[in-house]
Amino acid sequence: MTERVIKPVGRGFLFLDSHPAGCEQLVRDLTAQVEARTPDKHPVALVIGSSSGYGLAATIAGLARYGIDGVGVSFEKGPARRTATAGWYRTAATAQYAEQAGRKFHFVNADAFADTTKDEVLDLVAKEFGAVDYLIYSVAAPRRVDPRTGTTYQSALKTIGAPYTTKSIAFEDGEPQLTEASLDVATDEEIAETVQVMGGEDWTRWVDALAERKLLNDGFSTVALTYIGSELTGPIYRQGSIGAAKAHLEQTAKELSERDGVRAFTSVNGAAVTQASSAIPGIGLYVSLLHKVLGEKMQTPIQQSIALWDQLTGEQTPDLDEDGRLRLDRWELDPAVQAAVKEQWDAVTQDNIATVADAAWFFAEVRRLYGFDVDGVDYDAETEVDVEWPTTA
Ligand SMILES: NC(=O)c1ccc[n+]([C@@H]2O[C@H](COP(=O)([O-])OP(=O)(O)OC[C@H]3O[C@@H](n4cnc5c(N)ncnc54)[C@H](O)[C@@H]3O)[C@@H](O)[C@H]2O)c1
Repeated sequence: MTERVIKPVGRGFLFLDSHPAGCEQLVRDLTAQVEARTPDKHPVALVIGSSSGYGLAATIAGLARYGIDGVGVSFEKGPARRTATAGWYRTAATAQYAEQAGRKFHFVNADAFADTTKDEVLDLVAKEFGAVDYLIYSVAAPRRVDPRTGTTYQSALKTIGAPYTTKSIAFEDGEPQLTEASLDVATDEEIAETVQVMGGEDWTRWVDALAERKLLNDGFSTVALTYIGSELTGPIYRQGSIGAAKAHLEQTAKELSERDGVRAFTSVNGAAVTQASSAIPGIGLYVSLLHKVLGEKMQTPIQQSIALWDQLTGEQTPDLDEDGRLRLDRWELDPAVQAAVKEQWDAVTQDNIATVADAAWFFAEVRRLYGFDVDGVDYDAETEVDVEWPTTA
């Protein structure tokens, strides 16, 4: 047991330590935002990427609204010389919530891309639940080792066709700085590797593994998260190497849907501040402007995840576009919202960035990813950092 006072130390948007009490409070705040339904039965769900961002929100919304049982998979580091990762602490808090709510939800800390992880998780599913109703795939990873070939693929954040320079946001002593970030053109090899990491191959392998072991319940549905975004971020995201991976993921949904007994979608979610998105040049500035334009109308990951579950369970009619994708991002791509964001994007300078963009909100959101800046937490108090990974008896 080690109690310490934890302060945010790090560079850029990366912090070396996370705050356990802050992470726990954040999970409590998320659960409090979900209004419960009374389902006839408790669906069984697998959530891949359950410790953070959209996967965490989907896990909490599923638990709190529909009383799901199941398994969450993520890849986090436990406490050592530094604290554990924030996702480790958030998982511990989510497990505590699930237990208090009377749900049977297990958490596995392992590489989702590995066949050994799939075996372990599916053994658990077979033993505990017999089969699954839902698979939510919300992984964001910089690399993937294909266990069948041993090849390591690296994902690239590069453009396709021509280089691109974007406005971007950074912070110096907490003060926003308007910067520029230049993105190089991805080679064909780099595009192919990005597709290997963030495209649909591993999602397919999860569905294959479940089907081979006859672990799919009737009406099985699976969703993988995708992003479209604004024309302001288009050259970096949707038309870039990561966009090629998203196109592959969306194609994979179509292929999976053709199988008997599988309903597969991608869900287009809106921009959110997460560990994955804050690493993408330009996205921080874009999100800061979006929040300035939308304020409280910006749909949070938990609000979108409630909508996702309502649409998956049939409580609401699925909001599908002409490509069969679930659209949870309509608020973001509303033409009036985009026009307002573009106007501010063009107008932002070093002198006005603090007022034209919601820079202070964005800075605090990044800190909250690590459990800092959370209301109701005493940051001068010692907090227990040796939190164990949750095990379910
Ligand atoms: N953040 C956004 O603005 C945004 C918008 C739309 C869609 N999305 C999509 O949502 C999905 C999740 O992204 P996020 O922003 O929530 O990311 P995130 O960084 O908050 O979460 C990523 C999750 O993946 C897990 N993970 C990473 N590598 C893993 C591995 N090898 N094995 C098991 N788990 C692993 C992490 O532990 C974490 O739980 C992605 O597909 C992303 O493109 C994000």
